[in-house]
Amino acid sequence: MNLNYFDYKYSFPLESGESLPGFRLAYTTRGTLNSDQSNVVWVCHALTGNADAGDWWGGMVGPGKYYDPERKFIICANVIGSCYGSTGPLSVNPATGRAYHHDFPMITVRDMVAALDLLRQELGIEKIHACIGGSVGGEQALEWAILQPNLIENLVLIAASAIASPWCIAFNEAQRMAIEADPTWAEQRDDAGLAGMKAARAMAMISYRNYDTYGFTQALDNNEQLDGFKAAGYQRYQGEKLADRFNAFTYWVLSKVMDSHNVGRNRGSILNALGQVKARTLVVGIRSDLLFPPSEQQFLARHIPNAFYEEIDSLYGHDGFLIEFKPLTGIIRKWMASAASAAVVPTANSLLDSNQSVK
Ligand SMILES: CC(=O)SCCNC(=O)CCNC(=O)[C@H](O)C(C)(C)COP(=O)(O)OP(=O)(O)OC[C@H]1O[C@@H](n2cnc3c(N)ncnc32)[C@H](O)[C@@H]1OP(=O)(O)O
Ligand SMILES: N[C@@H](CCO)C(=O)O
Repeated sequence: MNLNYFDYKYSFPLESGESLPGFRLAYTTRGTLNSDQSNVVWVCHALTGNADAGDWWGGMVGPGKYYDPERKFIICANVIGSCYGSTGPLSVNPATGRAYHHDFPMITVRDMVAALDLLRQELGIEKIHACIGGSVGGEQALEWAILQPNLIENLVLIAASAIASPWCIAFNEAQRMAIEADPTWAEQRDDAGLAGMKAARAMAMISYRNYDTYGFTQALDNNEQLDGFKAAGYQRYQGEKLADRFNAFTYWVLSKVMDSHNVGRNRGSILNALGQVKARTLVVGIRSDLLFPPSEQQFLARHIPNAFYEEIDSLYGHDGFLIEFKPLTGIIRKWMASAASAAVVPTANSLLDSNQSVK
């Protein structure tokens, strides 16, 4: 695996109307690029992921895995706004000589993709054989396929959506309220709001998992227990675990990225935007996903022109995309092996279909 940095040294306009005075992207590559560039796999990471797909997606990327560097040239970049080597709120703002902290501008999935595309151009890559992502990673892959319809040949969207649901935004706002409630949040230091972020992550875990996940993994120790429940310890542990590798500013900015996701923005409608995708598309839903429920992926599959829909079971809900390597590999392998077959999409209508306000 090679870890590299791409420095873009020009003003980078953002959807919000603000701009960044340039940016850095940390990215990794695995394998060797073919002479005809036919083996490019671009992996887009989710909320708290990093550029090393072989680390956080080890069951999908690596020697002997479906995305094997022996055959594929696999790229993954840490998105702008994050904290794993790319420009984000803890980076130094050249205008002040201090970290951006609260002043980091609002960014969107489209901004992330615009930055990824500048990296692609820098690398001289003219086509992407497969672009894949789960959750916010899937949103990036989808935006890219809309922004550049001839770039991506095969698009794999897992546990992703066309637009952030009010439910998802509500979860994120509750988490930001937890950060705001931390008295250190107003301070100009890298660890400001960290206790709030721990609480935020604990809230988020409830949306990433579900009733059964907790029931199976955090069952009571005995019938006599009054306190000290495993589920409570787990919530606290997950907050601590994230605090060891993340910060509240980045968490805040990326949760806002999730909220603003809407492929229909400035494109007339969501259906119009999805209709622009030319890539052969596989959409995968996770039956137990509470945060991005399968109805959202079914909606994508119904309205992306050449899309195929599959669903997997997982004890882990939304986080299943980070864990269920075997079914994901099986589905992707089968779909890639099939010729460009006729689109098979579910017929049931979802809330999104009937909600005219989002079309
Ligand atoms: C630099 C980096 O680390 S890059 C970041 C890598 N992560 C990403 O890219 C983001 C995506 N990854 C994730 O979100 C997660 O890692 C997932 C979803 C893949 C897996 O989640 P995990 O938290 O590892 O799994 P799970 O929910 O089973 O929790 C297991 C952990 O909780 C601990 N735990 C379980 N039950 C309890 C409990 N009752 N009380 C306290 N701790 C508990 C386990 O000991 C284990 O700890 P460990 O992670 O230190 O080994
Ligand atoms: N567990 C995932 C959830 C968001 O998809 C993450 O931390 O990135």
